[in-house]
Amino acid sequence: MSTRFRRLALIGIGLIGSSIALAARRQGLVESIAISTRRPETLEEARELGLGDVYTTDPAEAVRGADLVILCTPVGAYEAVMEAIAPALEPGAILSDVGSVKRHVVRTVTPHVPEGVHFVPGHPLAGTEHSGPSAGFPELFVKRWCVLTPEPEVDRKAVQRLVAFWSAMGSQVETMDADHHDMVLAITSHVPHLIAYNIVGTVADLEEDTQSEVIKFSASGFRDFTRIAASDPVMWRDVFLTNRDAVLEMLGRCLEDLSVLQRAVRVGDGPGLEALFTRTRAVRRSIIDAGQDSAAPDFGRPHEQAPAPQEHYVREHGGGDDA
Ligand SMILES: NC(=O)c1ccc[n+]([C@@H]2O[C@H](COP(=O)([O-])OP(=O)(O)OC[C@H]3O[C@@H](n4cnc5c(N)ncnc54)[C@H](O)[C@@H]3O)[C@@H](O)[C@H]2O)c1
Ligand SMILES: O=C(O)C(=O)C[C@]1(C(=O)O)C=C[C@@H](O)C=C1
Repeated sequence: MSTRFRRLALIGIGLIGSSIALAARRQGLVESIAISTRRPETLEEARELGLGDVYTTDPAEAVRGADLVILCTPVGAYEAVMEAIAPALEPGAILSDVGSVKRHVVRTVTPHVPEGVHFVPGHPLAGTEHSGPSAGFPELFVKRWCVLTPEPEVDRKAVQRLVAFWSAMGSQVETMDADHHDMVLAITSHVPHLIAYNIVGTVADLEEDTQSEVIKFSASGFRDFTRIAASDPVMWRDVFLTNRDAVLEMLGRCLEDLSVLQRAVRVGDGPGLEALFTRTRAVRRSIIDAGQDSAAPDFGRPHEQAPAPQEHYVREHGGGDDA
């Protein structure tokens, strides 16, 4: 099985698309990269950064001749993108994506997938609060999970090729059902973002209402929330519009638990508060021990902060031309 692709087409070239371009190139996983994005200015930025070989605002042109196509736009753009590219997809090509929600993606994309094209949805659990082509860096996926959610009938060889592709970029890959993905990510990623957007919004309103200087004197706990709340507004709008049920279910659980905490504070339940905080500290420690904390709060300057290039991943996971 070859892990090298002849032509990779990236539709959308922001943080995730540009990181894939840089990582795939560095690991020798692709012969050429075609990049398509909607706005000519973004395309020009990608060209200046040297992210690809072919640049076009026409997504159909980008996917022509591509044996791997990855949608890297906000999820809300998928329908329009699929309408544009479906007639130009090559038989035998693998079509994938990086969207943060998966059931909606399966529902939206599948009806457009031509016979003979293998659709393997994906989601790298790696990111930062930055966006655009210059935000990417090749180490983004190293030691991070990448979840694939192929439907049961999808060709296993195509799934394996995509597993090899992400592994070669440093990811640990797991396949799971799209609904399960959405439920897990609702609580580990989507609701935390909603809470961050909420707390930062509340503080901003408070400052406006009271003319006080709460933001100026904000301690580092609040600053950590502002990093998350600086994440791309369009991307996150689409996440909440397309994973509504799972987010509402998990948010309900959080609100119940928050009421319990509210009561503990009101009645001065010291042991109760201490017991919870002891448990949550242990969670943080177990995440760090498992090596899943590479996106530290200051990941904003990736080239200074990120780990060194991981050439050994190619050797370990089988990158390069082994056709
Ligand atoms: N940012 C993260 O932390 C993160 C992590 C994992 C997955 N994701 C997912 O990856 C995808 C991209 O996120 P990102 O962070 O790279 O966003 P980004 O804003 O950095 O980049 C999005 C790109 O898509 C382009 N685009 C938008 N609409 C388009 C359209 N209609 N046609 C063509 N191009 C279009 C934009 O111009 C931009 O180049 C999203 O679906 C998101 O859910 C994001
Ligand atoms: O580190 C961050 O900035 C992120 O928010 C990354 C993060 C996450 O919630 O962990 C955000 C959205 C994705 O779909 C995957 C990863």
